This record gives sequence, C-alpha cells and structure tokens, in this order.
Amino acid sequence: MRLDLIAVGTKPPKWVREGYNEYAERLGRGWRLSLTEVAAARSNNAAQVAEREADGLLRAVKDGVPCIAFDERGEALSTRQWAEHFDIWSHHGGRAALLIGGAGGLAPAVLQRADRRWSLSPLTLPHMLVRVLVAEQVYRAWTLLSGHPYHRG
Ligand SMILES: C[S@@+](CC[C@H](N)C(=O)[O-])C[C@H]1O[C@@H](n2cnc3c(N)ncnc32)[C@H](O)[C@@H]1O
Repeated sequence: MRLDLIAVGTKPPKWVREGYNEYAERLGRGWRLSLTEVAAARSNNAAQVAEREADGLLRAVKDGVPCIAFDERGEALSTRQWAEHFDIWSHHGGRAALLIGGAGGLAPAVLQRADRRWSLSPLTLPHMLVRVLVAEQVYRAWTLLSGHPYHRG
C-alpha cells in the first residue's frame, strides 16, 4: 500500500521531521508513506492563500487515486475505520492520497476533488502537528491490519 501524504509547508521544525519519520519509517510489509511538500502561499487573505496552494496540492495527486482531505469539519473515524479503508484500497489499486492544508485551510477545489474528508477532532490543529498525527495513525492502522501488538484497542 502506498500512501502519498501531500502537505502544505516546506520547512517543518525538527520535532515535526523527527516525529513524522519515527512513524513513517516503522511501516513494513509493503506499506509506504511518502511525503510531498507544497510551498505555503503568502497573503493576508486566508481564502487567497488556500487557492494559491490548491494547484500544488492537486498537481501532486495521481489520477484515479482515492483522495482524502484532512479537515476539522470532516468525518470523525476510528483508527479501525481508517484501517478498513486502507485495507480496501490496498486491494484496489494499492494507493491513496492524503492532503493537509496550510494556515488558510483547503480551498473548495481541493475539497471537491477529495473523495472523503476526515477529521482528527473538532479542534483546529496546527498543520505541522497534523502531519505527525496522520503518520502515527497510518502506522497504528498498519499495526492493526498486521496483528502487531502496538495497537491494543
Ligand atoms: C491550521 S489548519 C487550517 C484551519 C483553517 N482555518 C480551516 O478552517 O480549515 C491547517 C490544516 O490542518 C489540517 N487540520 C487542522 N485541524 C484538523 C483537524 N481537527 N482534523 C483534520 N485536519 C485538520 C487541515 O488539513 C487544515 O487545512
């Protein structure tokens, strides 16, 4: 299973790089989480920022690949539900894209392209922290599907 994490922001702080790598590198048995960083746009207008970043995000999504947009207003799924989706996609194409916006959020064009919107909580989280949380949940989902003892739920 290949998961393309496509995220706004090209200069993550050290703790984010380390946290992300910690989980991405633990994946095994044919699973890969690969990160594509999209440059953050600058403007005082949040909608304009999101629209400028949309092009870069959408260009990085491969055609025909299931696409999940992370959005605080999205569906709140359990880790087991994440794992069930990954399991289905791993048997149908073996690839999915996971999108994280920047300070201005995700533009309507990105949300329209997305097949699903997933929330991590109703809280607005900093986008760099979301990267680490997504990597941990992908790893947790993998452990669940592989019977690894990391996930005890
Ligand atoms: C600082 S947030 C953007 C907040 C923006 N004002 C909005 O309304 O979406 C940056 C990005 O992190 C992700 N994000 C932040 N909180 C989230 C949450 N609770 N669940 C899922 N994704 C979240 C989203 O991809 C969002 O575009």
